[in-house]
Amino acid sequence: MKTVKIRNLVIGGGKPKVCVPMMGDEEAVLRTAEGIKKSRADLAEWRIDTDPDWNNESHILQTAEKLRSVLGDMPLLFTFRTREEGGSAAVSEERYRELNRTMIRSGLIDLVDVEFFKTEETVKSLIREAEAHGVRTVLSNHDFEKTPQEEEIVRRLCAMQEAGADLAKIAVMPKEEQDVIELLNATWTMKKFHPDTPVITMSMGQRGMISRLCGELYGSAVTFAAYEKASAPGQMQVEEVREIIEKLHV
Ligand SMILES: O=C1C[C@@](O)(C(=O)O)C[C@@H](O)[C@@H]1O
Repeated sequence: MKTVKIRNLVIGGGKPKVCVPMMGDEEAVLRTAEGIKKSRADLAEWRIDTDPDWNNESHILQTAEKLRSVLGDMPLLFTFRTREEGGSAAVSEERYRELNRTMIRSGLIDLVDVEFFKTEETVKSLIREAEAHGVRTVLSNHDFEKTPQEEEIVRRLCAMQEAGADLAKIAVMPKEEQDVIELLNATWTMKKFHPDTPVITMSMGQRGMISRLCGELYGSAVTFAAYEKASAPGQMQVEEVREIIEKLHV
């Protein structure tokens, strides 16, 4: 599988890398960042949509600077998760583009999450902007209601690869056990037949928890784990996840 190197971290192949979300206002995210730094996480995700002051650019740039100095060399992923995809804030297409553009240009982040179902213009322009500034793009899609069929999951992930993602991500919700198998099958199909871009997949909720642990076997390059507070249903604590993925290492 092709790999992506960010600072000293190699994503793709081997044990899945552990990403821990930071949520809330500046004080809360900085507190979480201190905890993450001491944990065995590999990278940190800043969920800007959970900051009540997300729409204030000078504020988020200041927070980003502080985060950067706490995290040191740990890669930082910037994510605005919109309400349509299970996030905390609703944002216009234009504002979504502007905020992401500002952060991409800031030199303070390593990766940016771009929701694949935004307009083609938004997706393309943010990928271009990220490429120009040495920021890696995670194209993402979330379904908090259901799990599409394997073929559809594969189709979306391949479309993300073709659009120029550095990492292609999908999170889906299972309604029954079979849905988790569907997601794992899709993940394995990507590993086997479309290995050019590392993928990140998860089946959410309690039923899907297993999918957050077996990435090495089936081909998910990153798993999301909580430092105290989970950002999505089914996330386990970072140290628990770390221990299990070490044990499952082949
Ligand atoms: O996309 C993802 C994955 C996620 O939804 C999860 O299920 O772990 C958690 C989000 O914080 C992150 O942006």
